[in-house]
Amino acid sequence: MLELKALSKTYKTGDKALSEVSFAIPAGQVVGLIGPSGAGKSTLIRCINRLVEPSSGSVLLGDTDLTRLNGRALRQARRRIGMIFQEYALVERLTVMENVLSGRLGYVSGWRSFLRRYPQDDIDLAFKLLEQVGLGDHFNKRADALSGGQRQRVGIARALEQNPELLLVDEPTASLDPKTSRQIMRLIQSMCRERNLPAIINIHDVMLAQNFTDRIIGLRSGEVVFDGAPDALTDDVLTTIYGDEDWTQLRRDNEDPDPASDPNDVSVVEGL
Ligand SMILES: Nc1ncnc2c1ncn2[C@@H]1O[C@H](COP(=O)(O)OP(=O)(O)OP(=O)(O)O)[C@@H](O)[C@H]1O
Repeated sequence: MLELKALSKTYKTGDKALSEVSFAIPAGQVVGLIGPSGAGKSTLIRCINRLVEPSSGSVLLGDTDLTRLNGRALRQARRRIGMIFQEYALVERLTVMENVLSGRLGYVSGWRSFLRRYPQDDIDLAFKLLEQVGLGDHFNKRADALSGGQRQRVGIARALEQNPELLLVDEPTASLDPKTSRQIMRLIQSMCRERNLPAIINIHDVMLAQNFTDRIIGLRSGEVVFDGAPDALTDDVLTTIYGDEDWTQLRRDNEDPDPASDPNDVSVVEGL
C-alpha cells in the first residue's frame, strides 16, 4: 500500500510542480496517471522514489515514510520499488538474462555483483519471468538485438525480478507502435494482478490508460483534478484535465481492434 499525504514540490526555479497531492493506492491496484504536458506527472513519480526531493508532505510505503530516509535506509527502501522506463534503460551489450538479473543488484553483495554471479534462486526467477513475458527463448540474446516491444518486456521482467512492493512506470509505451503499446499495457496489468502489486503508470495516451488500468488520477497544474474509475472519465472530465479537444473523435481513432484475435497477444502466453 502506498499513501501520499499533501505532497508538494516547488523547484528552485520557482516552478510549482505539485500542490498538496494526496491519495492512497491499495495492493493490486493499477493506477493510470494522466494530464497535459507540465502537469507534474514525472515530478510525482520521481518524488515517490526520491529522485526528486519533495518540498513538503509524506510518502508512505507500508509503514515507512520515504521522505524521512537518507543514505543506506533510502537505498534499501528503493529496492522495494520497481521502475519501468520509456526508453527501457537496458544495458545494450549485455544479454536479456543479465539485464533481468540486474534487477537483483541492490540485493547481492558487492563482489557477487562485480563478478555478475547471482544465487540460483535469482536465476530461476529470471527464467520464470522471461517465460511469463514471452521471451523464454531469448534469454541469451543481447539486448541490442531486440525490438522495442521485446526490450520493454525485458524492462518489465527486470522490475519484477526485484520482487517489488510497488511498481512505478514512466511512459512505458511512448516509444512503441499502437499495437505493441496495447500488448505492453496488457502485460503490465496482468503481471500486477497476478502479484497483487500496486502500480502507478505515467501515461500520455488516455485511451490506453482507460483500457488497461483500474483507476485514473488526472493532474492539472500540479493538482489532482480527477480521481476515479476509468469509466467515469467522460468527455467533460477530460476537458477539465486537458482543455478543449474532440474526445469522441479521438476515441474513434484509437479503438482497440478486437484484442482477442491478436495473434501476438502476450496475455495468451502460458503463465499469465
Ligand atoms: N528540474 C526541473 N527544474 C525546474 N522546473 C522543473 C524541473 N522539472 C520539471 N519542472 C517543471 O515542473 C512542472 C511539472 O513538470 P513535469 O515534468 O513533472 O510534468 P509532466 O506532467 O511529467 O510533463 P510531460 O508530460 O511533458 O513529461 C513544469 O512546469 C516543469 O517545467
